[in-house]
Amino acid sequence: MNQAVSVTLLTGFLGSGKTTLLNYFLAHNDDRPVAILENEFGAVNIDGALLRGGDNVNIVELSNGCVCCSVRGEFAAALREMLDKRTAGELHFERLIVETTGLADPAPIVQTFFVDEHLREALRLDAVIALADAEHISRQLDEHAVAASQLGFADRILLTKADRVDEETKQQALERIHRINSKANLVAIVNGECPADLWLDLNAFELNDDIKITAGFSVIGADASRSVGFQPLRKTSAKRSWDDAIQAHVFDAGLLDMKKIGAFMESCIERFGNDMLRYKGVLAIEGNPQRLIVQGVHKVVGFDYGSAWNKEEQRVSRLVIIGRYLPVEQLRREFAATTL
Ligand SMILES: Nc1nc2c(ncn2[C@@H]2O[C@H](COP(=O)(O)OP(=O)(O)OP(=O)(O)O)[C@@H](O)[C@H]2O)c(=O)[nH]1
Repeated sequence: MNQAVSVTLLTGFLGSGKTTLLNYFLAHNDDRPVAILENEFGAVNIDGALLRGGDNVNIVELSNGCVCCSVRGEFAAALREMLDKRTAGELHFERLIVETTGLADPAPIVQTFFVDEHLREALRLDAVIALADAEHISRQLDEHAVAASQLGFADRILLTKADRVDEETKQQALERIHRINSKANLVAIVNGECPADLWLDLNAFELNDDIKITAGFSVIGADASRSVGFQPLRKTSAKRSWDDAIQAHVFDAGLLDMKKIGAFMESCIERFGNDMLRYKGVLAIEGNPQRLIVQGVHKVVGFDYGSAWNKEEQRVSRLVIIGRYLPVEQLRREFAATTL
């Protein structure tokens, strides 16, 4: 007899650290088989490629739109298919983690788990976890209504990248988050290092009368050693904003020249970084056996070497930029010119 599968919904604005948290979890998850449903805004799924696999890990990808709107029907269908495969013994998982796109409004996604009878019986939504990037959350809240929606919907909020900001910025971010959601506990984490019991199996959707609104709030350091508590401000200054200009752009090419792609990325970020909400690339560099991974949020960018290419594999490069008001055709030409 199958028990209902526990589902955790992972939300948080673009680049807030969802994949990083998942990778930390996967690296430390040794026993229970887990399925991860990845939703990507663009037509291609790069997050799936960035996730560590493993014996007990099943990664299912749902691309080309956001589950909260355009592919909501597909989302329910993907869940049903996963459950059917589980029943048939083709897919083994005891827990499901759904990583939504950074632009997803969690509200309609959550509804999916409650309106569909089959899903309601087979799945048990455990909690909505929102990640907030300490460095960028204030600006994201100024500019994107959905960022507030994600925080507002969360049962627990993980404040990420505190290592990138000073104490004052961190406190301001915490105060603002708390104004939006005074119900969720806050956990400060760095590089995804968060014990699983701080964000899994919270039973947040259990029907009970336990609605705690914290008077001030406390931040649990993931290492449990840095607890602070203080009173929040009373007034809110949240601004109205629209996301319509945001779009995902995919740039494809073959082998790239290291110097040329380096110069392209630098100049692209310098000119358009403010409008590049999130960008990720898996690049093939001439003369290098490993993939070059590039990831960025606005003007903060990181490069890293990923796994090696297989001998039989065709080496191709792909860059996805989610941004607004970008001169896409010009960028396409410039990107193409970085090939050999
Ligand atoms: N310095 C620092 N960097 C971090 C931290 N957490 C994540 N990052 C980096 O931030 C970037 C974005 O992190 P991801 O985990 O890809 O974010 P995401 O929420 O999955 O992004 P999307 O899928 O685009 O929404 C990566 O380059 C991470 O290495 C942190 O706590 N500190």
